[in-house]
Amino acid sequence: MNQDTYQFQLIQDELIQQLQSFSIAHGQYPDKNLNVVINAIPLLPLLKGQNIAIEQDPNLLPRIYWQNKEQNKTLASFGAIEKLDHIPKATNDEFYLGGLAFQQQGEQWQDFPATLFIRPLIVFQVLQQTSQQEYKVIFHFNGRNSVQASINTLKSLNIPHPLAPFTPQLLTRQDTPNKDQWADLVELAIEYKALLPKVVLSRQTEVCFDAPIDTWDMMALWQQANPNSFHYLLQFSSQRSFMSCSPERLFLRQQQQITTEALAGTINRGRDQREDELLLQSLLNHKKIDRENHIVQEFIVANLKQLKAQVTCSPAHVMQLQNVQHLCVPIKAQLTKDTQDSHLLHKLHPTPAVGGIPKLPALQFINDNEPYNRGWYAGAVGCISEHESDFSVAIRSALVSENCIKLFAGAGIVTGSIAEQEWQELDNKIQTILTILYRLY
Ligand SMILES: C=C(O[C@H]1C=CC=C(C(=O)O)[C@@H]1O)C(=O)O
Ligand SMILES: [Mg+2]
Repeated sequence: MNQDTYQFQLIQDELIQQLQSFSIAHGQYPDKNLNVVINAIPLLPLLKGQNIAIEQDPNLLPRIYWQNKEQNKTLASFGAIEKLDHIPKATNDEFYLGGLAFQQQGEQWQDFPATLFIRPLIVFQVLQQTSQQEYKVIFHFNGRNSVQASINTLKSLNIPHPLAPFTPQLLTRQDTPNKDQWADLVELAIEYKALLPKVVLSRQTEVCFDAPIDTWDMMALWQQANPNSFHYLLQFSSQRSFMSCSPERLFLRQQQQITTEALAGTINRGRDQREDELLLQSLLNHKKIDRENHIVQEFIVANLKQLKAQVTCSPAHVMQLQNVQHLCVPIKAQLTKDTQDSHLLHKLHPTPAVGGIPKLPALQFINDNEPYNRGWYAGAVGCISEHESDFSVAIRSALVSENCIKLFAGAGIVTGSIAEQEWQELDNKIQTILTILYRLY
């Protein structure tokens, strides 16, 4: 037995003992969680380690990885004790992970319905993000799931599996819409500009390879190339996974305090520092980009005010990512006591950073004219607990199944948009992940 296997089995044994003592104190069906502090365990390798185990024990599904933008919350979860088709309100030690599709109408993606939240069975979470040395394991109980079932699932966990470079060879690429269809779509949106001052149009780029894709390896590489973003991966069945490295926050709620942002307006990165600085300045002083962003800011502020929140905006700044930079206006709000996450999600999602304005006609335009189904791309993905909830806008995202990956990118169309430039913007937005998939690094 090698050292890693030995270490992992020690952790497993310790956790089983703790679960057994917990059931002596609280019965076979506890109604509160068990928290255990353990030594560091690498989360993506732990998730990857279950690739084979899920075939034998489907209770290990869903597998979810979640890291917030500040990287002070990182977790891996296995299994579910509840699956909900509505937005939950958490009390006590309840915790939910999940999300909403881009919009409720239209055909749904398999495994990714209009709304899906789960309360996980087992969560491994980094405890002290600064040192990365201590982790905690949370076993969730709701009075209906047994300690024995948690022990069984824990026993079926395999040891963490080392991450590997991305090796599959690219076979095909297909853009939907293609470049000509895109030009027609943008032209149509511009014809409608009196009715639709802004609509975000998007594209699906499917790339297929000669071998199956390991999503955990892919997440590790994408995450590395794209820090300062959310990183998440949700797998509800062994057939497909949805993943994202999104720079955009829908909202963070801490008690009744909200942190959000208007993130829209894009320019590429410069080849050197001087060009980068010039591009950054032009992002801050560009009429069309300001229009794109301002519509989002106005929408968020107006909708928070409808919930009777007190809202303040900070001056715009530039968010720099590996291949693009965005205009960002930070927004804070104080909510009334009775505002719930479901109210926030219904009011804010989808913002005109991914939908448009006015909201419903823009969504209708997208539904009627985009030649593919967005599903969870541009949806809202996050976690809910009593005192804190955090949601990301699921852009810079991908749907992975077997040998193929669907990548998504959108661009806000306003007066002054030019189809050719917006097509280039789509390419820039998927450049980070394409560089990894095409092995150009
Ligand atoms: C819709 C996307 O980006 C949004 C967020 C930032 C900048 C955007 C833009 O400049 O068009 C988009 O509104 C996407 O990446 O798929
Ligand atoms: Mg744009």
